[in-house]
Amino acid sequence: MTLSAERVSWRRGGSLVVDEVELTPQPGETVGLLGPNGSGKSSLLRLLQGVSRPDSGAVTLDGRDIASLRRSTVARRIAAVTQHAETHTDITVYDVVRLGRTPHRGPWGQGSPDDHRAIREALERVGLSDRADRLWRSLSGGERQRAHIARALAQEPRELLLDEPTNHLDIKHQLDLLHLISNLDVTCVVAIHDLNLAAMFCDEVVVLHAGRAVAGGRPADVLTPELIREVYGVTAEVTAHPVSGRPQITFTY
Ligand SMILES: Nc1ncnc2c1ncn2[C@@H]1O[C@H](COP(=O)(O)OP(=O)(O)OP(=O)(O)O)[C@@H](O)[C@H]1O
Repeated sequence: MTLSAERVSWRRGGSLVVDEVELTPQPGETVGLLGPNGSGKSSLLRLLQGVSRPDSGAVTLDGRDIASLRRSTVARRIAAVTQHAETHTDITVYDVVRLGRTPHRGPWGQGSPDDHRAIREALERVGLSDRADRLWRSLSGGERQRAHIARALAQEPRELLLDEPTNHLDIKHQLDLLHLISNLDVTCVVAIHDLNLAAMFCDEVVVLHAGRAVAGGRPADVLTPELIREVYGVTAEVTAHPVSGRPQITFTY
């Protein structure tokens, strides 16, 4: 079992921004959260992370309402990389990634022998091992993004929530990152704008439109020209990739 949204609705500033959304990933699966600007992707991720509560419906972790679980239990299970994750202080990259170990620390804040290994592995996975001792503020935008992802990986979560993680990344790092997360034995929900990347790497996609989940399923079944026109208002052609068979989308304007 894993993390699920069960008919969750949430009002923000008087508007219904998440409207009876159902999201039930299989354990270990990567689910892409798609939809235009303002369609509710980040809001749904906040509910899944348990930092905000839905007005109706429930987010469950292994079948139990996340609202009834201890904050520390949730923190050990779910890691999140949000869109505007910032780190202002003058600390090293290693220390930023070490923050991911906080939920695993003992009652007096002592680290475990696993901490160093988890931090090193996380840095290695995002290709930042050689930046470990650099000051955070000396990193480029893409390197900071990867350091935030390393922090989430160092947490060794079973559920990973990512809000547009490929922002700021060059094409190789976009591909590397999505390949990495889709191969982790972790349930991932990733908000992403690039439909082609979603089609390449996600097991399932859910499309949000004005707060509602209007489609969900395998990318090949969901990402049709009709759906793309209806949701994004653009004309697209969808073909199958000659090798992978996954959908490839081209746009006309
Ligand atoms: N703090 C807030 N107070 C009121 N309304 C908000 C707040 N944050 C977001 N909203 C509104 O909620 C709706 C959904 O926003 P959300 O950020 O979840 O969309 P999104 O799909 O992640 O968008 P984007 O692709 O632009 O990042 C939008 O209409 C937005 O204006």
